[in-house]
Amino acid sequence: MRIAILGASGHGKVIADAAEQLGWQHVTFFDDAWPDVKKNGPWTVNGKTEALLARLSDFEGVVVGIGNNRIREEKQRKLARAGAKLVSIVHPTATVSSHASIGPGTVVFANAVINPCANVGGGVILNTGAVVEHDCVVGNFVHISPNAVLAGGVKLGQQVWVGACASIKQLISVGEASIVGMGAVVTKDVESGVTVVGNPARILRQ
Ligand SMILES: CC(=O)SCCNC(=O)CCNC(=O)[C@H](O)C(C)(C)COP(=O)(O)OP(=O)(O)OC[C@H]1O[C@@H](n2cnc3c(N)ncnc32)[C@H](O)[C@@H]1OP(=O)(O)O
Repeated sequence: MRIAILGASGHGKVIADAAEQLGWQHVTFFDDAWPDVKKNGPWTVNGKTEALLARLSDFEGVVVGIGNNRIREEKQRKLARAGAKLVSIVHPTATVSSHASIGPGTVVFANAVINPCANVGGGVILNTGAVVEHDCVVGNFVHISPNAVLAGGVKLGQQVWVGACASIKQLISVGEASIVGMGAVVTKDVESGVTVVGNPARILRQ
């Protein structure tokens, strides 16, 4: 089983490591910085996006390993249009309820939890130890950073970035492309396109 990861980043390394633990035998990276970047840790980088597009039939699985939500969406949509077999990667120590759903291209790292009736979109990063409680709705191309917690019924619009160790109170909504800073405690709804930080979370910038 061969998997291609687009994005020779630190984030890509964590996807590669999880993929190997799941039994993917051959991990190949692609990155637009090739040929300047030819290695990503122990893995080889074989070309740019266009090289991957030309070789899609070589891979039983493809994932975008780019942390930036907007660029990850752009690349995943391009690959999907070209017929890539987008897969999700769920680390063996993560817990995903059989009553939850996750979309294509989503990655769920070690010790993360997705509880029942949560609906997680495609191209999402659920980073190490993050918790998505029951009945949450997580939009496409969101990044939930390590150890962040969404309490029950939280709704995140697409491309939201939740920083490490942030907590969001139950039933709160965070609008599209907003950023919740690391360590923030979100107690009220957050509109789209803003950055909030602190405890309780306040707007840092529009
Ligand atoms: C595996 C991984 O690594 S996954 C990645 C995990 N990374 C994260 O979770 C990081 C999330 N990012 C953050 O929290 C960032 O600090 C952001 C996005 C909130 C703000 O970043 P920037 O826009 O670059 O803000 P900047 O660093 O210029 O700080 C502006 C002010 O806000 C303060 N500030 C920044 N972040 C925070 C925060 N999380 N909580 C409280 N205050 C903060 C700064 O101290 C600074 O205050 P000052 O003006 O009084 O000096």
